[in-house]
Amino acid sequence: MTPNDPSAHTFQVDLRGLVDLLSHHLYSSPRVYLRELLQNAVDAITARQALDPAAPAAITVTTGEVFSVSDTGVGLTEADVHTFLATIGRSSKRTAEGDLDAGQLADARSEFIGQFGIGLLACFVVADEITVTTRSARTPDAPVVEWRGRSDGRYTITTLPGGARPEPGTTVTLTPRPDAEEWTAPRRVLELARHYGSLLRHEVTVVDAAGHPTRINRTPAPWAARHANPAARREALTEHCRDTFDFTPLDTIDLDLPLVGLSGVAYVLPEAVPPSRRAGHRVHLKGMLLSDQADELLPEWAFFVRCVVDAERLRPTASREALYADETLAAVRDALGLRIRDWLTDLSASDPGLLHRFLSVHHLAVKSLARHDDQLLRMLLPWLPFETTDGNVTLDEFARAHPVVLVTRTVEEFRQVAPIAGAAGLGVINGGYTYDRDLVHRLPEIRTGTTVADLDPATVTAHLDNVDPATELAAAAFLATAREVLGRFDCDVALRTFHPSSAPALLLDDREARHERTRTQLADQADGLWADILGSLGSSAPRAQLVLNHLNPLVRRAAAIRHRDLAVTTVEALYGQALLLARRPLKASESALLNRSFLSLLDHAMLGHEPAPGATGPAAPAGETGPTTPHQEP
Ligand SMILES: Nc1ncnc2c1ncn2[C@@H]1O[C@H](COP(=O)(O)OP(=O)(O)OP(=O)(O)O)[C@@H](O)[C@H]1O
Repeated sequence: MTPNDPSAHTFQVDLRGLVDLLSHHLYSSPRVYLRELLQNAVDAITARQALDPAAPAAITVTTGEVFSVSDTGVGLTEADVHTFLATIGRSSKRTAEGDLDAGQLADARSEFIGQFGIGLLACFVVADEITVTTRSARTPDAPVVEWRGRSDGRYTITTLPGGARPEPGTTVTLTPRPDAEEWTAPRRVLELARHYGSLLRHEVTVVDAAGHPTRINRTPAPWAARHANPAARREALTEHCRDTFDFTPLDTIDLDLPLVGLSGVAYVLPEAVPPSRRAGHRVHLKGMLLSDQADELLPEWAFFVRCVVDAERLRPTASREALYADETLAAVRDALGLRIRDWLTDLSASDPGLLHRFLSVHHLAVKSLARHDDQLLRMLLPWLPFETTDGNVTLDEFARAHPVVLVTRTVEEFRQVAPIAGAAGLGVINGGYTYDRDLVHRLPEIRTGTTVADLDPATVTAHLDNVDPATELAAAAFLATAREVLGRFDCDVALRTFHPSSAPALLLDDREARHERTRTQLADQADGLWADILGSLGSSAPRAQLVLNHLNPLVRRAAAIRHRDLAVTTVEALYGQALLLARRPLKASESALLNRSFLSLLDHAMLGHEPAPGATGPAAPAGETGPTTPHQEP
């Protein structure tokens, strides 16, 4: 196609359609109009300062009767207005325009925030008419130009006498549509200006309807400001975190990536948060807020910090509400992750007290990270808290007391055997929580001389001593009743001695065995296809075992019971208590058993305390009525 080709035509753009597209599909809210205006003002000042570093740099947002944004920036000539304001998609920030030499231009361009040439259209989301009054700093005697653009695509240009605007710069005035007035209301404007512009490097002032000015930004950024001493800096950043995120940080991590001109801080959350919670980092580009929900800035594992960063060279998406997911962003994410990880590893040497506090809140995040990071594992594993037979202690403390570290596979296993293992002097760690067993098994890598083994039933049963034949014989009747009662629950009964003597019984049972029994029961009840499928899944159903402790005084007395009802109740109560200690979910039949045994025990306890016929007062004290357990053999 040649320029003279008679069939050549130029695209026509329906501006209303385009604005509709922006407001409904590109921008999340009409509020972005203010961001675009502030951004243009900042860029204009940047361009002017590239010409004259001493040029004034102020942005004033006026609210009330008239809404306008004024800057002391580079301004536009009439030709610029035609080229840049009236041509959608054209931007002075991408093309080599103006009086700057190549070097200056390159410097200035990398400084600009805008690049797409569509930002001004955001104003049409709230207003039908935009007026731009501008005077160029490049051509000192250039006339003042007034451009009026309408959302239907028409515009006019008028030149005004120099007195209409004595100094270079630009003022953009909007008349909001009645349905969009809320967006230019003074309070809303102040709030939005603070939201977007708190880190802008040039002075931004919002003037209210009464003419009262409010400065909305502070320079330099809080993390770059000078302070009398480190404590004063810490206090100022704590205040910044409270203002920004509404929490008092455990600590502050400085972030600095000169390659992309990024600086900022990561504030460590004082409370645990679920890893799934969106991080909500605040990312500024050249001072302008891009997003306060940028969770892609840090690796997922770093969910225990909230960041505020300002970057020079990260790419925004066209909506300017998110970061463009490119290789630079991936590299930035890795580098920031590394920085946070270094903070963690340094902490063990620089501030163990803080590390302790941090780990007591965020150990889950660190455990998840340490599994894939050998160096971190090495540094932090000894510090991580675990549930053990010595209480909640760090692995290092625990391994010092127990050269052989035993670890359970489930929480339930731990609950069942911990008291017995503890009394026998064995060191057991609860490996049932997420990541714990994996991590404990890696302890020998960093602590030579420590052995880690899974706790197997044989280790526990080795500490359960047989009773002598005479004791076994004397208890035979009671044991027979117990086996009969608990057989219904697929549970065997054994009499042994073990420590602590305060524990009457131990229930040896594991989850897999229980599932296997449930499966067998279902297979028994099912017929046809289900019976075959369930039958083919397993072999025999392993039984649980209630081990009664003959060192326990209560069990000794129970073994001598002859009265059948009381023996049944006692067995049910001992089994019920062992079940509760195991803290596993109860089946309906087990809850019924607990209920039954409790009521029967009450009943037995009250026997002999019945009020005399006709008496209304409380039963007489036990001492006055003789023995309280009439069914028990002497
Ligand atoms: N306050 C201003 N002072 C001087 N020039 C301005 C001002 N506002 C807009 N312009 C000119 O108008 C052009 C178009 O502005 P617009 O906001 O539409 O796009 P942009 O800022 O270049 O890019 P983006 O779409 O990324 O914001 C700018 O490139 C600039 O040349």
